[in-house]
Amino acid sequence: MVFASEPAGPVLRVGYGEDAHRLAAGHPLILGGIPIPGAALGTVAHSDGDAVLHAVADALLSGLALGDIGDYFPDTDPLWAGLDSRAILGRVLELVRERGYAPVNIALVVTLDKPKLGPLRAQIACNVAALLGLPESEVGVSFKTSEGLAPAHVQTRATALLSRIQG
Ligand SMILES: Nc1ccn([C@@H]2O[C@H](COP(=O)(O)O)[C@@H](O)[C@H]2O)c(=O)n1
Ligand SMILES: C[C@@]1(CO)OP(=O)(O)OP(=O)(O)OC[C@H]1O
Repeated sequence: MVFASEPAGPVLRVGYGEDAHRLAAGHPLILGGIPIPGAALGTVAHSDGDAVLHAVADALLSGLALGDIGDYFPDTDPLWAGLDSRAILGRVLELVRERGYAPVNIALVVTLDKPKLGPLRAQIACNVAALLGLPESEVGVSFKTSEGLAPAHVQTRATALLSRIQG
């Protein structure tokens, strides 16, 4: 069948992002925009070190081959020191929408030895979903320990499905 105008790109695109930060005492631990209570160690980072939001932002960018957050918020620029990572995700979402796409669902894995994050799963999922304009049911969050191999380290991985905005 021949269409009058060809679609601008694939209807669905998948993206993948990762982030890792060293953990140290005296730093806050913020994941998915939620300050984690009772964390003895927090992220050492140029920004607020929210490894969940960094991985989600990179997953969205990679789905559209738009580089990574370091291209937009270089860690060499003092302007971004202490940056609230919700602002990073907000800008990335704008870039995605400007190109005619929107996130459909996110799958996240956080590897962290302590503290246990299970009790915060719904809060983290709900907050990430809200930042992306998605229902909570579209953000899946898994937690893993490193089995003691990396006690001063947080690692996050995220996949994102993007869909072309209709109309
Ligand atoms: N920071 C974490 C890490 C893991 N969990 C939960 O513990 C369970 C076992 O994890 P393993 O890595 O030992 O397989 C699993 O159900 C995780 O959800 C957690 O709550 N917080
Ligand atoms: C967010 C930025 C910029 O403040 O710095 P960090 O907080 O160090 O985070 P990282 O995921 O290592 O790299 C992205 C940087 O652009």
